[in-house]
Amino acid sequence: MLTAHSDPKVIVALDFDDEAAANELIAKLDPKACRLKIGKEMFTYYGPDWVKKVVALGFDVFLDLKFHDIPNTVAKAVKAAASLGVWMVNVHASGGPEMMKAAVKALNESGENRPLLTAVTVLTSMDQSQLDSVLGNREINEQVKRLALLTQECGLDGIVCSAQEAITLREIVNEKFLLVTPGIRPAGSEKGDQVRVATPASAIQSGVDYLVIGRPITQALDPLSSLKQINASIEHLTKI
Ligand SMILES: O=C(O)c1cc(=O)[nH]c(=O)n1[C@@H]1O[C@H](COP(=O)(O)O)[C@@H](O)[C@H]1O
Repeated sequence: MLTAHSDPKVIVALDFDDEAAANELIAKLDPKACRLKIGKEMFTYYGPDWVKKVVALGFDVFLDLKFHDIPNTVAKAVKAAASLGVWMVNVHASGGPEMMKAAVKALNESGENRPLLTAVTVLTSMDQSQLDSVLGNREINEQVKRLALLTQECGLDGIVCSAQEAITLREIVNEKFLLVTPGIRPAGSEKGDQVRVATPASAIQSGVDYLVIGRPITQALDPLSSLKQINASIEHLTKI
């Protein structure tokens, strides 16, 4: 039996180039045990109709297209995303306050089943030297804090950040402001291109709301068992 409760913390990142492989995994999963994330790769291959099919199976779907464009374009894009019935959509916080406010306004006008809106702060694949090459001398924690506060001021529901920043962020954002963290690696698993990583348990202990986990589950020999182990490792730490 899967560890299952009404507010699953794990969001499984479906990063596949093959619809059949993704569907095979989804068929093994239970909406009570995990949420699902559909990102740029699968959306580009399989499109909105496939997203709607996954939503129709009863899963909360995070449509991770990380919009980053002028306010008018992003407002229309999040409205389009909301029409698919997804649970969460995201933008890049570095698109700025006008872009984020336009996205919030568009979603507020999109009706009752408004998806949650989060903003990516600093990608979990970036280390200090990569950030320096983009922004010059700005410390990662400072940049994440700055974008977190900006995102909150603009009225979004939360941010995407690394769990390594969560303790500091929890001290400065509202209690209900969501912290969604990719870069989650159970002990012993490959980091791949992720740099700012944390284990599922340490992320939850740091005050994270949702864990985005792709390869440690999708590339495991037994994905279901991997998800089960992760859920078991955090079950005692979460409010059910
Ligand atoms: O917005 C995201 O979901 C995201 C933001 C970020 O900073 N880092 C990050 O890895 N992601 C996504 O989270 C997933 C992580 O996958 P794994 O590294 O395989 O666990 C990928 O689908 C990324 O696109």
